Amino acid sequence: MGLPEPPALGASALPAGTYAGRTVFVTGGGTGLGRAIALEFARLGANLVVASRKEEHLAAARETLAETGAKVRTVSCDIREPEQITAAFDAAVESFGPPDVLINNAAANFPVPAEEMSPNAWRTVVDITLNGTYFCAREFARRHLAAGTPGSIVNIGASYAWTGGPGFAHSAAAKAGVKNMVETLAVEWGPYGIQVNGLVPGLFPHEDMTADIKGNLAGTHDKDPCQPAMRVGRLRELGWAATFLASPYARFVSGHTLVVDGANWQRRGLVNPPVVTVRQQMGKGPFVLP
Ligand SMILES: CCCCC/C=C/C(=O)SCCNC(=O)CCNC(=O)[C@H](O)C(C)(C)COP(=O)(O)OP(=O)(O)OC[C@H]1O[C@@H](n2cnc3c(N)ncnc32)[C@H](O)[C@@H]1OP(=O)(O)O
Ligand SMILES: NC(=O)C1=CN([C@@H]2O[C@H](COP(=O)(O)OP(=O)(O)OC[C@H]3O[C@@H](n4cnc5c(N)ncnc54)[C@H](OP(=O)(O)O)[C@@H]3O)[C@@H](O)[C@H]2O)C=CC1
Repeated sequence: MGLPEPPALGASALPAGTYAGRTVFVTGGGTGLGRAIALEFARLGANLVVASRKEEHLAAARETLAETGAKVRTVSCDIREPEQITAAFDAAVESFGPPDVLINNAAANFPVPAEEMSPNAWRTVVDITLNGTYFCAREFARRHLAAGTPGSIVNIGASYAWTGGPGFAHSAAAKAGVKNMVETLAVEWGPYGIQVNGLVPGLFPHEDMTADIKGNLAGTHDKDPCQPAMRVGRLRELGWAATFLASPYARFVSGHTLVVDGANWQRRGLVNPPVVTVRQQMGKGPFVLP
């Protein structure tokens, strides 16, 4: 049986218009989970700003969000570059005024055995996932602190922040940093009215997933007997969690990371299946020095 299916797409736990007149800035909001999150804010009346590198992804955001009638601004931005983030926030202000909510969703990832990872591969993933997340939070907070206005930040994480992630050493380390940052920034910026939380998706397959990550999930499917929930996540479930965390109804929730994964990361057994090395999982032979 597993955990029941959620209400249909289009339903909402929050009152209609909860975000009317509010602006939500979503990094990586043109694909996958970021787009699903942006969509739920749009349904609740928010103006959306979507920032990422590729025009095709920004176009997808405009197309999806336009269907809700929301006002949308897309901005080309590489979150590794602080000056591009400043310019993206300037563009947001020009269109709608200062963003009230920041969804730090953009990240980078690919599976690779740690011993094979190049220094630049490590740097690239950490730079986008950890440094980029901090740079966006910093830009958002400095503007609010200077103006004396409240705001809400939601950082998207991953459960291997707690457990480690074999095959994903770069991303797991970066996400551990992201989770830790939530706890620090919530305390530093709470006195100024800025709420900082984390949101961790479990398994949420989607059509925009990169081929190598999809390949890693080859054994999963809609009704997944390997998950305690006996199913994977539905994108709207993550969107609803994000809209709650950033809403007036969660103002006293700060410094918290909410895991939306049907308890998958808690799964433990006294006896585990045989170890399959990351190299074996990826069909690679023994490591040899180049
Ligand atoms: C299964 C559970 C997963 C749970 C958590 C899930 C997390 C996510 O899904 S995060 C979102 C995933 N989506 C993306 O990563 C989309 C954005 N990704 C990208 O743009 C690229 O994949 C990027 C991360 C590589 C960044 O692009 P770019 O800045 O253009 O970087 P380069 O192409 O120049 O590569 C830099 C460096 O990394 C090496 N590299 C790239 N891909 C791989 C790979 N598949 N395996 C090993 N190494 C890779 C590349 O070779 C470069 O290193 P050097 O050659 O040493 O210069
Ligand atoms: N899908 C899942 O099951 C899980 C996802 N997550 C997390 O959820 C979030 C979204 O993942 P998902 O939707 O699956 O991934 P996607 O690959 O679909 O999305 C990643 C987004 O980040 C943007 N991005 C990447 N690099 C940069 C950059 N340097 N500057 C600006 N934007 C960038 C991309 O846009 P562009 O290419 O246009 O720059 C893209 O829209 C991530 O934080 C991920 O770690 C965590 C656990 C599981």
